[in-house]
Amino acid sequence: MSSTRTILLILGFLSTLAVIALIAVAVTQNQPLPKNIKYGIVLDAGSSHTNLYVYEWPAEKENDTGVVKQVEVCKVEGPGISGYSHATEKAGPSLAQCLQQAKEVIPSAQHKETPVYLGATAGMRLLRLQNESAADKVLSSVGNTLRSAPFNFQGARIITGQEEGAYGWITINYLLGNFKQSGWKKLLHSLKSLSETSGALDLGGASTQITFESKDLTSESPENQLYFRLYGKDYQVYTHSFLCYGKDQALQQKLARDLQTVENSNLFDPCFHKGYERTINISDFFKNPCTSDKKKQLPFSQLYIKGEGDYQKCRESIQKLFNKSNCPYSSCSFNGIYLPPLQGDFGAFSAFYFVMNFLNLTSEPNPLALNKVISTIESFCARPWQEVKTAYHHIKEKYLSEYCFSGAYILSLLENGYGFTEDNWQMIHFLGKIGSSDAGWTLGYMLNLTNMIPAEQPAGPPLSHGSYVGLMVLCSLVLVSVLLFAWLLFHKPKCLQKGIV
Ligand SMILES: O=c1[nH]cnc2c1ncn2[C@@H]1O[C@H](COP(=O)(O)OP(=O)(O)O)[C@@H](O)[C@H]1O
Ligand SMILES: [Ca+2]
Repeated sequence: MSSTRTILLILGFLSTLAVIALIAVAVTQNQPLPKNIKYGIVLDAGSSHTNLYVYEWPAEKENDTGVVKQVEVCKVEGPGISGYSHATEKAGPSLAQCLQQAKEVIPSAQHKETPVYLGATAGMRLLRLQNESAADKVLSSVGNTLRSAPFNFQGARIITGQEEGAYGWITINYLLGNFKQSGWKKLLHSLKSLSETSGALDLGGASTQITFESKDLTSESPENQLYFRLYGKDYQVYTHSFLCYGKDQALQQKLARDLQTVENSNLFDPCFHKGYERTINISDFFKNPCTSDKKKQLPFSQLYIKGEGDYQKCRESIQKLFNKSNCPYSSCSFNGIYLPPLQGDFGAFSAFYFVMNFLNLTSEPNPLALNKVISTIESFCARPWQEVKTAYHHIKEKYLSEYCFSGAYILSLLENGYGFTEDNWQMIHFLGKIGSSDAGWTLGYMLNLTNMIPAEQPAGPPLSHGSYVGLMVLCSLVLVSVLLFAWLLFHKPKCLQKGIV
């Protein structure tokens, strides 16, 4: 009897030891290898300025969704590259300081293999329309600078409005994790026939983009249609980019209209604060492709703008920028451009976020009601300029003076332009960053050009490292408990014998 007990005791001890060894092996064997990090650089050459982004990701996981993250952003000093049309050779050198910063962030052993891309947006689209050879020279100047950096130069080009919309949509859905939804979330979405993805609203200085998954997208307007197959799923996406409808060019358009009826060189503008004054040079004003169709001979060369601070009047004058009179499709946004019914949530970023964030109107997770948003902008516009300037002395005057106009323009674009209402307003989420990465088109552009988003779901282990180790531990514990229980049951140690009949 006692010898069987000793044998069982030894067996129990050995199996416990085996289980411990098993766990130890599982933990150490499956420890991820030391991280092998890769890097990528994208320059967003916008109409108002250029930003350089550095991204990083673990090399062995590059096809997984959600692993790429932004580790650095550098704001290039001075204007956007389209602002160098009169000194094209200076466009490239303007990027030097940010390239230096990228060199410091990325380990030097990896410089040579790090791809660098430059994408220019609406500012350069406009310059190309106005002066193609200047646009070419600017691109070749920035190309030369990037080529002489120690990185792997992959091109400097003007991206299309369609690409800008598409890559913005890919960026935010990649960062929000919408391409790898769990089974139950997918089921819930399909039961409610909701979009699994979020739409993207991007407001720049010279253009604005709207992009969203549209299940009932008809083939009425093929140029607004995109098809993607990402991680094994098909997506049908609507996109449009409105050139001249970024907030800076929208203001130029509004002024061009105001100039049609002005009687002298003084213009009273309801979109600027009372007490604010600005002088505009007329000579260059109509050279811009966004205003050239309103060209008019005027008896003065300078225009003096004087603010009135009247939100309602401002909205009325902005509204005229959206021509809703003819629509050759089943439904339109404005200017005869097709727009299918709005669907799902929207992430609104870049200037949508900068402006709404300044006005404290981005409150998440509970978006504000539209009437609260309107009343906030209305009272901000009504504040005299001196008071605004004192209250926000740390903010650049160029931005500060235009938040009233920009707020009114954003509401007009969303309500009058796209047809958002009080009911679906709360589907719009104003976001600057998702995790550590800025919302914008650059990440999506790099993911696409480095083929980091596979069309099919990559075959990988069915369990993640954590779940695998967890499962091993759980099974081992169950095994130990069963053995212990069996031993107790068959050998009834003296201390327990009384209780068992
Ligand atoms: O802090 C800010 N406050 C307000 N507006 C900002 C701020 N930072 C950037 N912006 C604005 O955001 C817009 C960015 O547009 P961008 O330069 O990307 O042009 P694009 O996308 O049309 O080519 C510009 O109108 C710029 O003035
Ligand atoms: Ca932009």
